[in-house]
Amino acid sequence: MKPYLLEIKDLCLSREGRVLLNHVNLALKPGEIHVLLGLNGSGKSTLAYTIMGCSGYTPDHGQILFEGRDITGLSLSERARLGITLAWQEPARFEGIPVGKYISLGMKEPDRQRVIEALEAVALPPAQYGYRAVDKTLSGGERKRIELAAVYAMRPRLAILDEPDSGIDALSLTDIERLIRRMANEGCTILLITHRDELAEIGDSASLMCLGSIAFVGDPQETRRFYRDHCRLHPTPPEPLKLGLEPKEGQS
Ligand SMILES: Nc1ncnc2c1ncn2[C@@H]1O[C@H](COP(=O)(O)OP(=O)(O)OP(=O)(O)O)[C@@H](O)[C@H]1O
Repeated sequence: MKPYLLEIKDLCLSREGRVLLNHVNLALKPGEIHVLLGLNGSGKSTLAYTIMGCSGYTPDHGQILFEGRDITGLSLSERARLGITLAWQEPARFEGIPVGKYISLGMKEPDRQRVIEALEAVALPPAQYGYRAVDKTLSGGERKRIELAAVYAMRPRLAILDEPDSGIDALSLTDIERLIRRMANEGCTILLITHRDELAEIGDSASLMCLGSIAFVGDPQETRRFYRDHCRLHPTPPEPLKLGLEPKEGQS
């Protein structure tokens, strides 16, 4: 049996008197794509920041193991050096620098060919985008793709992708799926965070987060079914607007 790359053991975290992570357990094998589903506010990003070691996300209890080593006390940069990376929910920062340069920032050695491959992997023509500035003229979807290209170029051992699908249209989702599979085939382990249950199908395994706890772990289809059956995906629509068009009494 393969040892786990990442093991989260009984992780608890509270902020301002609120329990955000409640005895979370999760284990990912090397090269596995694990999809973490959950509604808005269920604690998915909090878990991502805690695994990454972001400031202010020190757990109150529990352990994070990476290749069997306890990394709970390591800083964000120490974890990054081990090959853990987080693609932020907010797209590319570092305003103003060329896209190609932004993508090469996280690479151990600058590699122009890898930058080109990364842009192609997210379906952004390198000749068109490589020298464009990372700034407000890029659309939200383009910025998101650039963030993913940067993660791909980095060749992390563990990539935490927090809502890579947000701001991406359904057609482009296929590009994202292809990229995630490609990363896994190249040996990267992926924790894919999303609230879109159709994305669960990319995973080798999946889990459902609910109110800071892992409520279900299983194969992607089972987890997806559980999510649909137990989480309210479509809140009750508001009362239809009264436009004065209702038939008056006596009219049919
Ligand atoms: N620093 C904080 N202090 C207090 N509450 C917080 C803090 N950070 C997050 N929360 C709360 O914790 C809960 C979980 O937030 P989190 O961002 O982890 O959810 P999420 O599942 O990633 O949601 P989304 O899908 O909307 O991104 C939310 O109710 C949020 O308001």
